[in-house]
Amino acid sequence: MAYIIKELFATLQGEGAHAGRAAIFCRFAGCNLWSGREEDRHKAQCNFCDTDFIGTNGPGGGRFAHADSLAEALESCWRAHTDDAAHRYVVFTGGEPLLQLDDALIKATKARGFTLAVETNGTLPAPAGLDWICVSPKPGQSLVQTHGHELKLVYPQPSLTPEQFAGLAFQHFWLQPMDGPERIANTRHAVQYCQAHPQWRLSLQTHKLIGIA
Ligand SMILES: C[S@@+](CC[C@H](N)C(=O)[O-])C[C@H]1O[C@@H](n2cnc3c(N)ncnc32)[C@H](O)[C@@H]1O
Ligand SMILES: Nc1nc2[nH]cc(C(=O)O)c2c(=O)[nH]1
Ligand code: SF4
Ligand SMILES: [Mg+2]
Repeated sequence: MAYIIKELFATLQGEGAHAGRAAIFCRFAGCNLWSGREEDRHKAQCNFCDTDFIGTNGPGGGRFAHADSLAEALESCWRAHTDDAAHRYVVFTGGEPLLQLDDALIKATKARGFTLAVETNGTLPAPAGLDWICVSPKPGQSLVQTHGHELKLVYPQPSLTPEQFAGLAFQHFWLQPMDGPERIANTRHAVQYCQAHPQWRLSLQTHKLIGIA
């Protein structure tokens, strides 16, 4: 199957338990919870998204006809920065990556030595073979992917409380302040919540703090 990729770039993972880790970000186009068009945001199921995931016009973006051609592009993006093949790391994100990420791409990227991570809204089941699953629940959706490595709740969301997720099978529980006009107040409230409920830790979007992608 073909893969529609918005952008593909080298950076550091900015969020969660792997913040600071060198990674290739593979951003799939399209999402099941928002069209991506600003005029639709008010009626979207997820309306606080900070990401442009429409089309294929980002750096390294395009339509890849085969898993191996995409895996090759990921490898060459990694090699443009380092010869270190032992630490190859790719983060599949979007948009919603689980609309497109399939066994063939998992196999092709693993064959090139990558460790595989995914950022998902949890509405679709993750395929087998991923090394790191980050689930970030969204309002009004039944959570399908109820286990993984980290649960990253954008905070606050009136209809989604941390208590709803605290008993699920994840290794790490993060509150990530919602970016937008209320970011500073949201951060203060997230800090207060983490202090009162130490199961939860604060995830900052560190790439935004230092001005990288
Ligand atoms: C753009 S999403 C793509 C992956 C997937 N669709 C998801 O929602 O998890 C990547 C991460 O950014 C988070 N995110 C999106 N908009 C945000 C915002 N305004 N403030 C903080 N985090 C945000 C999401 O919750 C998710 O953890
Ligand atoms: N540096 C960096 N780290 C990230 N972690 C999750 C991101 C995402 O958009 O999925 C993201 C992103 O867009 N950039
Ligand atoms: S589910 Fe993820 S990609 Fe889709 S609109 Fe929400 S934050 Fe953005
Ligand atoms: Mg992002």
